Amino acid sequence: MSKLSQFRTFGKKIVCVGRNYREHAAELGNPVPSKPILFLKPTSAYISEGQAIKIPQGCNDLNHEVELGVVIGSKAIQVAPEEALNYVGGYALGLDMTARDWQSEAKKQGHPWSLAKGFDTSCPVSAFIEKEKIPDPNNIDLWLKVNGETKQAGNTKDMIFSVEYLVSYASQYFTLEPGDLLLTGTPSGVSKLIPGDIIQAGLGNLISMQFEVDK
Ligand SMILES: O=C(O)/C=C/C(=O)CC(=O)C(=O)O
Ligand SMILES: [Mg+2]
Repeated sequence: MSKLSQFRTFGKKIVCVGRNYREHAAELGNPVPSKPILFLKPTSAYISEGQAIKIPQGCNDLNHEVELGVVIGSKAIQVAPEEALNYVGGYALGLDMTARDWQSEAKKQGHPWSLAKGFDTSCPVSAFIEKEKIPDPNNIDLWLKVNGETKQAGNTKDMIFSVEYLVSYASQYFTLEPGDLLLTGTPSGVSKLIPGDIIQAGLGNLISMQFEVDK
């Protein structure tokens, strides 16, 4: 299967989880949540390797957030945590690109994060990863480098809410459909990007990907 057709197997809605790692919540001065914080990105946010990340016009603080992506394999409506992994079809590595200045302003005003999180190119993703390749999604290393310098290095064992819990929780409110992507939150180390930066990110030694920030 080509990279493109693999990519198309999960081109549907993007459900994102925020503040799912204590250290990331702390680095942005946020309290640890008592339940998952969910937000959505539109499908127009997807890009795959070979496409550039665009800094949206007027954004002065574009940040990277490396995240484990869970690809839904079958329709999930109000599933229990114990059943949730049965609805997972595979995984992907994703970047939750964030216009941090816009998000900070939206937070101050009590406005939604849609522009800060959902602009075009705000969801770079890897190729599809078969489910069997990640036997325990709650214990896998995540890393991200900018121009060769490590910025983020975490492990999903430090997530506040597990993959099972997140799939179950999201399915209480949104019907999860085959091809949907659930981004599970980012570890600490987010930082500002500038035009021409090269981002490399990976899941342990399993998969890596590279994206350039448009010049
Ligand atoms: O509340 C904030 O200041 C920022 C939260 C996020 O951007 C949440 C995430 O997307 C995440 O934790 O991955
Ligand atoms: Mg995020």
